[in-house]
Amino acid sequence: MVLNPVISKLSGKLVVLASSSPRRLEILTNVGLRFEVVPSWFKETLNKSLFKEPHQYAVETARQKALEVARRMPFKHLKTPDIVIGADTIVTIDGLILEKPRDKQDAYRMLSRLSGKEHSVCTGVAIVLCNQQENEETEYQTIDFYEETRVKFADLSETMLWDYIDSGEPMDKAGGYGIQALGGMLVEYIHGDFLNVVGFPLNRFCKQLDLLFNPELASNEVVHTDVRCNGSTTDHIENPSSTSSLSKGQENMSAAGSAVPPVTSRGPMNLVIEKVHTDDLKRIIELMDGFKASKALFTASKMRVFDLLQKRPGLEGAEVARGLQASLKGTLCLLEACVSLGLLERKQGGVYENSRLSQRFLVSDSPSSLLGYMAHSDETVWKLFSHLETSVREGTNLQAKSSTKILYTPQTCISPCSRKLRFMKAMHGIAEVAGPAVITAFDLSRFKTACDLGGCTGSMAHGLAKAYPRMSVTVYDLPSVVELSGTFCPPGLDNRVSFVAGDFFKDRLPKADLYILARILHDWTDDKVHALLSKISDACCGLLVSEIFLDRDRTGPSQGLLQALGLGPGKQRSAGEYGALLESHGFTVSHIAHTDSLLDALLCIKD
Ligand SMILES: C[S@@+](CC[C@H](N)C(=O)[O-])C[C@H]1O[C@@H](n2cnc3c(N)ncnc32)[C@H](O)[C@@H]1O
Repeated sequence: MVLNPVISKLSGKLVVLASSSPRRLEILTNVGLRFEVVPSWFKETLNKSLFKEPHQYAVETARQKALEVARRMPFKHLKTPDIVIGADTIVTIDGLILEKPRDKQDAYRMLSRLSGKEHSVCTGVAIVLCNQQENEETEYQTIDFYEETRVKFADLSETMLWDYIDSGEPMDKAGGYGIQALGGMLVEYIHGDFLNVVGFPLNRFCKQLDLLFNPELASNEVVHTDVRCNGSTTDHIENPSSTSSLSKGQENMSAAGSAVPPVTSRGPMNLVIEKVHTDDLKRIIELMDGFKASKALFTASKMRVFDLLQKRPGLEGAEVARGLQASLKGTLCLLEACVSLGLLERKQGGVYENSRLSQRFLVSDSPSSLLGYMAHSDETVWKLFSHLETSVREGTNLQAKSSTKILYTPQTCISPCSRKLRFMKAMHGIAEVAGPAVITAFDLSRFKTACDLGGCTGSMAHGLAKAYPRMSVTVYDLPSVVELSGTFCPPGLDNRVSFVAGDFFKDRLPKADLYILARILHDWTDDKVHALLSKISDACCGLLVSEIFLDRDRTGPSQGLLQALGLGPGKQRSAGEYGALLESHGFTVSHIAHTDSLLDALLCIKD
């Protein structure tokens, strides 16, 4: 029996599901739809940062999956489908898109991020209608939409997490869980379509088919419907942030922000080979050009392009050039590059505005400004990395031979005040952005006193004092750093935060219930870490270590492994390696949190 008359309207048509997901297959089979399954070869590698909203990414991926199958079938399967259905499900939390986990460690990171919180599950769906023209060309019309469901996870203990991961269920599922099976036990409640979380929003799909086959029902409420045709030799893929319709034979605009290179419709083999090549080629060029993108970002930040456009949004290129006192030609090139990188937007009339990204991170007075870190990366890290080959060949650390140092020690801290301040601003920027997730990763309210060792500008300490109103925090750092820390104190300074100057290897450490070591241990060898931990273990009963934790098999995250290339004598470690170091000093690891916010955290307690 078919309840929805539209499903029966599809009988006699060649309907294809461009997905190998057994869950989608089951949902559509259960409602009596007859279809063939042709899994798409489209790789899910669209650049997420190019999409303003996560659902646009899911919709574009669904569209590319369906179009790839629609174009391939006439050549590979020697038949042209009538309808191809593509879908892509993503899980988003705090603006971050989670797809299928790469491995168990990745699944762990995803699930611990979802633990105890509400997240969104969004499925983008594309229905491609293939109309064969008299001239043998096929015209493709795409109707797409998305459905969003909110899901709340229960608090998950470490044991539950690993038991679930070890069940194998998370591996082929967006967000690392399947609500229809064991994963259902992790869910406290959902708001919205359950089947959407499983992988296909059946109800919305049927409504959409209704509108398609009964156009008189269509109203203005129809979600995001656009028409794409490939009548000419190139098929246009639009800028994903735009919702405008496309016309036949429109010029390819992929360079202006499209996430996908153009696909030509020359022939079957060309099509396949070209697709594989373009994906790989794109990735390799992206990596090769990484330094150009960084340098464009550093230069625009240093020249205060984003501050100017924050104060005066909607300037033309010439006005920006005047404001920066720079050449028109150079400014225009820089502005255009920034638009292509998603740092600026070019609005109607060719005027420029900051993007969401630059408003948040690249404007001096934003609370999450990373301008200090940008200057440090440009002036210090960039220079260090020019010696990478020597360091790799000789096995010396990058900082050993260079006069440039990232690591601040009592010896290097005699450097000029301006460099010291630049370093402190860099540390401050990251601590402001990543600190809140670290501070709130665990309930620290039982600790009444804390000491942030190497606490630099006191950013983390002020965050702690704010989050835990009964806690007093001491920031301990080198005298030359403490001397300059006043510059960074927030207005209305909390008298529960105080600064102590000293050398944590040589001097006596203050007693505190909780010690914080944020971005300290990676700078030191195991010997030095042991020396420090033995002093700390006498001074506290709890210790919070915050670092980028490497995966157990050291295959990621690349942010940590790239940082390792530039380290002084220290080394990047996994949570397990930190745990072993800590346990040898009488600490027991109680919780580990992968915050996905630059820094992970580990809380351990003294036995
Ligand atoms: C990488 S920074 C981390 C800053 C801060 N914890 C954060 O996460 O933003 C290292 C800090 O340790 C401090 N430091 C290095 N050696 C030290 C020593 N021997 N005694 C006290 N502080 C030291 C540095 O001055 C610097 O502020």
